Amino acid sequence: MPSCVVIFEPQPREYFAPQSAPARLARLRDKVALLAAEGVDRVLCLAFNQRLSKLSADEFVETILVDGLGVKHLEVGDDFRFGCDRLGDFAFLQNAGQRHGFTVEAAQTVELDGLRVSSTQVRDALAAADFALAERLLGRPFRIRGRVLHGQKLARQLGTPTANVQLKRRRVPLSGVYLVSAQVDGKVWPGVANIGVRPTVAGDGSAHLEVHLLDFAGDLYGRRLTVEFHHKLRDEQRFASLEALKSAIDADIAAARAHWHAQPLTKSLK
Ligand SMILES: Cc1cc2nc3c(=O)[nH]c(=O)nc-3n(C[C@H](O)[C@H](O)[C@H](O)COP(=O)(O)O)c2cc1C
Ligand SMILES: Nc1ncnc2c1ncn2[C@@H]1O[C@H](COP(=O)(O)OP(=O)(O)O)[C@@H](O)[C@H]1O
Repeated sequence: MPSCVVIFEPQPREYFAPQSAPARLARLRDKVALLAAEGVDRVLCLAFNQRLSKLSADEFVETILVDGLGVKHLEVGDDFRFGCDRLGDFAFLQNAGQRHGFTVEAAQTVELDGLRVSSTQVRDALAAADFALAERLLGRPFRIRGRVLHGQKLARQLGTPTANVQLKRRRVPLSGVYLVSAQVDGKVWPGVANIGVRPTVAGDGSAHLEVHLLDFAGDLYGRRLTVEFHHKLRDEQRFASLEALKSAIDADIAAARAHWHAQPLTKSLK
């Protein structure tokens, strides 16, 4: 029997309360690739819209699980709530399973050192710049992938070209200046990155990821960059002038050079 993971896009919290919804840890395409690598046969991505949000728990089970998927066995968190006004719960699903002929089982909680592994834990680890813990919780290093877009062409004046990685309008779980490594076209480069709203140059308030690769020269526009975070250098700051920003970036690059000189990049990205 093929396995199928059912996900929502956007996530219900993003639909109901976009301002307070938590930051995403992965893009949809990364999520699908990670599930495929775990041996999942199919992913059903349901568009979470007004119509879906109005389905009753019964309608959800009948139209999506029974008629749509022909579910035989359902694995779900025991605290999962679904259907209009969150009226469907684990007991409801067990009951529906008896009526429609499928079995229901609670997914086991995965723990690490007594800690429940969850997206919230990963976000907390990232916010605390504990990348080793984030990696243990995720089972892989935390990475952000995206295409290199054209920016405001300011960085060249600042003396530091920075590849502007497309985040679309994603909310990101990190903010500040970091030591990073970045993979492009199968090669890994040590670098330094700023992720945030760039208060000094007053952008539109949306998050940007700007990566400067040490010892790289060339054109990256349109290429896909995979950025891996290693260590936080400082918080993002609002500087009084572009000169002050330039000195801070120069100091960040010096710190990054010292770090990568002491600890050369050996581990290549998968
Ligand atoms: C290492 C590094 C640190 C940065 N730190 C800050 C910062 O603290 N505050 C800020 O407003 N912008 C910071 N920036 C972002 C710059 O404002 C941004 O790279 C610059 O605006 C260039 O934009 P552009 O590529 O769109 O031309 C930093 C950039 C880098 C590469
Ligand atoms: N060492 C480097 N690190 C990052 N980008 C570089 C580097 N060397 C050249 N580039 C190129 O410079 C571009 C960034 O220059 P920048 O002046 O910041 O322009 P933009 O405002 O369009 O981002 C990158 O997208 C890439 O094509």
